[in-house]
Amino acid sequence: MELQLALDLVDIQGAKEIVNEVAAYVDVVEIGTPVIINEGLRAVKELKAAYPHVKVLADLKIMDAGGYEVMKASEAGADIITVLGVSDDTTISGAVAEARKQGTQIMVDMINVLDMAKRAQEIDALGVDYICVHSGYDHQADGKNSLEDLATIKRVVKNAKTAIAGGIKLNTLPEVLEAGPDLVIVGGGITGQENRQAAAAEMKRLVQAAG
Ligand SMILES: O=C(CO)[C@H](O)[C@H](O)COP(=O)(O)O
Repeated sequence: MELQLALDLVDIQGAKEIVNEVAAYVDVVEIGTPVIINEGLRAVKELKAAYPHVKVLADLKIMDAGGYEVMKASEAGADIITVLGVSDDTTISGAVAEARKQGTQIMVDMINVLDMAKRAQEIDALGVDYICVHSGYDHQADGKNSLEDLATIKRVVKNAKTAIAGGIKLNTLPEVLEAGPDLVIVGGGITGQENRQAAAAEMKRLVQAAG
């Protein structure tokens, strides 16, 4: 099981400062959608240049033009790029084909997918690398989490790795780990803590202990 740090509410300098503190405890660093909206793919490029050994995920949440956008993110240095599960199969297939060419990986974000079991099965057959259940900020505000969705996709996904994101904190991490995802994604549960290094270290310890 692996731990991904999501950086959403920072600029490039702020992102670098957090990675300096916690790089030893995370397996993947996500450049979040708001950062890419504010700073462009330059944020991915600068982070990868500063930390060449860190695996970087570009959270583009691609909805169209999968091949082209994956090409641009891969050229900027992203190792993993996100595509939305609600997008058309041709968008996801185009993203996968381009990622194979570039030597990068595709994570499909299942935010707002209505029939989770059916869509996860379809997307798994398209050859993506990760399928991620996700309670976005707006859903979190309504008190939702994705544990049930994780159980659903784990029943039907045969090839892709499974991931979970959305509002995970130290106190909720144990029940998330019990559900057995391959990758746990944490933003505010690390970046919003007074002692970010201690939070990341403890989360990494729990994730490693879970297997
Ligand atoms: O993609 C995102 C929001 O759309 C976030 O990166 C994801 O939800 C993880 O952050 P947090 O743990 O703060 O919810």
